[in-house]
Amino acid sequence: MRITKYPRLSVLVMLLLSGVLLLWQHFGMNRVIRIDGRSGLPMASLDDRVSGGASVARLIRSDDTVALHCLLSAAYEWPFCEMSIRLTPKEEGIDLSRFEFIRLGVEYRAPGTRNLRFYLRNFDPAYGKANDDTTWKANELSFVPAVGGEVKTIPLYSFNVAGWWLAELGIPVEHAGPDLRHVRMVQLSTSGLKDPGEHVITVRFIEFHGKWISREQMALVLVALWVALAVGVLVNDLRQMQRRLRHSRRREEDLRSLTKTLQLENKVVGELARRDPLTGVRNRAGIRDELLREAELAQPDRPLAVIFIDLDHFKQVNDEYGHDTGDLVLKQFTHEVSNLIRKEDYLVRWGGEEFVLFCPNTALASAIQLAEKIRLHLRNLDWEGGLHVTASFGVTVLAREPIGDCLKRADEALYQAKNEGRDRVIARRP
Ligand SMILES: Nc1nc2c(ncn2[C@@H]2O[C@H](COP(=O)(O)OP(=O)(O)OP(=O)(O)O)[C@@H](O)[C@H]2O)c(=O)[nH]1
Repeated sequence: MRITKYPRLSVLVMLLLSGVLLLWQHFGMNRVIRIDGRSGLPMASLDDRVSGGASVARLIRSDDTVALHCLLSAAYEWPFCEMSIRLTPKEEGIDLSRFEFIRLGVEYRAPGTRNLRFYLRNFDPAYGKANDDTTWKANELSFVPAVGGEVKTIPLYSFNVAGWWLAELGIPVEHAGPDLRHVRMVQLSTSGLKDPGEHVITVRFIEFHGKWISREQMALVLVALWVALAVGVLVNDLRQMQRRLRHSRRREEDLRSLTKTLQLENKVVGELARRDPLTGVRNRAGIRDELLREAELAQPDRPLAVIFIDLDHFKQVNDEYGHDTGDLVLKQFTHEVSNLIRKEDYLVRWGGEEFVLFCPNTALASAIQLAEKIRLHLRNLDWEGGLHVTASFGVTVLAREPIGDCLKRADEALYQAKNEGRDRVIARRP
């Protein structure tokens, strides 16, 4: 499962996993090492004869039990009998530090006090020799065995290091504490002041109980897992934020370029709406703003000339040569006229084959001259398809009047030109 994809699910799974692991650690994961008559471990007995005493210890194994029969003698100052069990031939021994408690199925029959000493002998080259078990650390516990087949349970933290061992070997203080990491031997001993007579230590079993994974280890594992998960979720959040930021930036850029395109398109569409699609010159709507502006700017010493131009007998062109030829004539007309006027003049298709020329800062006489020039140019032109095309002109200038009155006057002049035979220029003063 990818944390990056399902952060919430990961937390839920982690919660469940933690619960399961904790419960498992608490109720399961049990680890038990059992020593009994069937274990087949090497066992031995020892008595105070090694120190000059007269006690006699004997080890008797049966199917289920191991018994140390000891005839304790008062001949020696510190009489003792003991049995020892080698847990492993390996030098590193067994690590009992993670075990929690010992269950002792041990009985002790004795004439006087009934306490026994239990030793866990730990080997460490820092203070002992591998081949001399007397140098192995004597982790010691004194206890009174249960009676009547009961079992004694003792926590492992109850062990201390035997004072006599520390003193005999002159152990430095840094090695004086209990150590159960390399236990190689278990011992049960009558040691201490005991009444002479028959002492019998019967071992049914010795069990070391622990967990495969300690609570502390489990806590560490869980903390590590949670930290890893938290880091994963945080990194994921960070990445998502970066991704969203990148995405929104991209969208912003897209929107910006879209707006730009739309603005451009609007401009183009606006421009197209202001122009005549056939000839490309302005149409009425396209000249409106400029015309109003020029009308405002017009003064007696800076007049605005208006020239109405209408192609003569254009219907005949269409009828005789076809509409397409008519279109070509209209295009050629605007092309020719555009070449004859200044760039500040406006040629406008007023409708059909009728055009208006607005010439700012042009007196009536100049406007008439221009109209004449255009008229002559048109009539002498080689038209498409060898046609002969002429035009009529109505000329005036704008006085202190509404622009509509001026247009009307120019239109009337044109009407007159038509009536008087066409192919001519008629001017009207305001
Ligand atoms: N080919 C073409 N013809 C057009 C266009 N617009 C208008 N016309 C034609 O122009 C002709 C104008 O005819 P009329 O109004 O009778 O004018 P005329 O034939 O020029 O006669 P006069 O103006 O009196 O000289 C009509 O036949 C219209 O169909 C256009 O965009 N293309």
